[in-house]
Amino acid sequence: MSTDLLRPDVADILAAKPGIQRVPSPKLSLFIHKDFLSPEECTGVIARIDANRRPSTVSDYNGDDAFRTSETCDLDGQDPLVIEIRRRITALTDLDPVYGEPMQGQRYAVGQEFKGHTDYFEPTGEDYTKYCSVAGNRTWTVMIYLNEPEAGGATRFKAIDKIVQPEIGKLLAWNNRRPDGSVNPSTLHHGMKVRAGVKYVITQWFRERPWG
Ligand SMILES: O=C(O)CCC(=O)C(=O)O
Ligand SMILES: [Fe+2]
Repeated sequence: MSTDLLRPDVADILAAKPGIQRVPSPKLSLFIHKDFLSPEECTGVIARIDANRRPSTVSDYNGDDAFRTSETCDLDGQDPLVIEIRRRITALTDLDPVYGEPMQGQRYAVGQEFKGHTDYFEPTGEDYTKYCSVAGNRTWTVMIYLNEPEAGGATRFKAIDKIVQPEIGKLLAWNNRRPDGSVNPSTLHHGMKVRAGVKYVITQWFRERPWG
């Protein structure tokens, strides 16, 4: 038996936390926590993203060059602000930090988006071994909106008909797996086009096995 199965269920832990709201759906475990980060913390991360961004990439390229048009920043794991945010995320979820990927920031200018996708790697996809041979697939996604673009930029979960609006410091967390451990296609989500302003988020993914 994997020791993973002996850990308390992250969804139960999240559901019991003050400030957490569960999005009602039998199809996936999705949670929202407003004001998880302060506006000052968000401003600090935005400055780091602006200072160090590169074009975002995708796995299992599907021929659509406009599939993910944003920019990505690999946040510095030694930076005290990044360390503090990671500590708070792992305290909220009780996920072990050793399972965490390096934290990233994403930036979307007007017209940029991340079309409908899932965060797990397709177990049958050509990139699975490349991305998952060491740490395994992604388990939980934690995402935090750092600002509110003037228009657009919501995150749409099509399978459950839910649209989440960006708000400063608002955290989203969802389980990419079903209770039996298989990947959950109902986690399909779309970072919709920013129509005015700029959008910034943090993404923190967790894996089945230790990252490093
Ligand atoms: O920006 C968003 O709303 C979604 C981002 C996302 O899905 C991702 O980075 O995997
Ligand atoms: Fe995603």
